[in-house]
Amino acid sequence: MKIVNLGESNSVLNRFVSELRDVDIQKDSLRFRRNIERIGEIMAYEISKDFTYTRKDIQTPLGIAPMNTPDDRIVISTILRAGLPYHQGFLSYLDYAENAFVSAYRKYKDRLNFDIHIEYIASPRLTEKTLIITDPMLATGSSMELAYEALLTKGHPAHIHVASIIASKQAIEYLQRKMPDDKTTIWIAALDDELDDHSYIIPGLGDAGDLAYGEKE
Ligand SMILES: O=P(O)(O)OC[C@H]1O[C@H](OP(=O)(O)OP(=O)(O)O)[C@H](O)[C@@H]1O
Ligand SMILES: O=c1cc[nH]c(=O)[nH]1
Ligand SMILES: [Mg+2]
Repeated sequence: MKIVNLGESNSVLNRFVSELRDVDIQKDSLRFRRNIERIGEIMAYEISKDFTYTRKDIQTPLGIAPMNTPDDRIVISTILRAGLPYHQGFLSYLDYAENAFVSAYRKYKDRLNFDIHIEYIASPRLTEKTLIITDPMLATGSSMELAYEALLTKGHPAHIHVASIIASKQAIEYLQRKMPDDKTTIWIAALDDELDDHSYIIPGLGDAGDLAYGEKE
């Protein structure tokens, strides 16, 4: 399974991730959402380099321009809520893609233990398509695993790109065991060492859904 950490090379991407993490800057929820969206745009561009391209002759007003353009039938999917601005960033660049949405939330049994509940899925047929599953945070990796399983009820994609922003080492190891090795690529912008008792990423950024859209009851 290919794992790509785009944060390993210096680019403006790392400034956007730093702003997401910064305890003062992240209080500006408009900027927080826009930074997630901007990272989605950058990541869509990077992932697009892996698509299949063929040459097409494009008619301009003055002649024919040979252009390599992608042929993949792409479905961008996201996991509610924190995935919403990320999804929008991907869709800005991959505007011809189809779209899928899955809900996942942690239902706590007590202070430390929780199950993840999937209650909603809206997706086109996925068979033989290129599926991009977007979610800014991979903490335990369970939301991603369960969202992927739910999406499989809509058909088996030809290739899966898991696109996240901050992942824990534990989540990457977990998904390497749970996702199909020969057709999954995981893209991240930062890799953090550990989780706390509540399965939050340390240092991470806190609760991405709450920072983007406000606290839940
Ligand atoms: O890898 P995991 O341990 O499953 O955690 C990661 C999940 O947590 C966040 O969503 P959350 O459940 O907080 O929902 P929200 O976006 O509605 O806040 C995040 O967007 C992921 O979906
Ligand atoms: O660190 C974490 C873990 C789960 N969800 C988040 O938003 N952040
Ligand atoms: Mg949350």
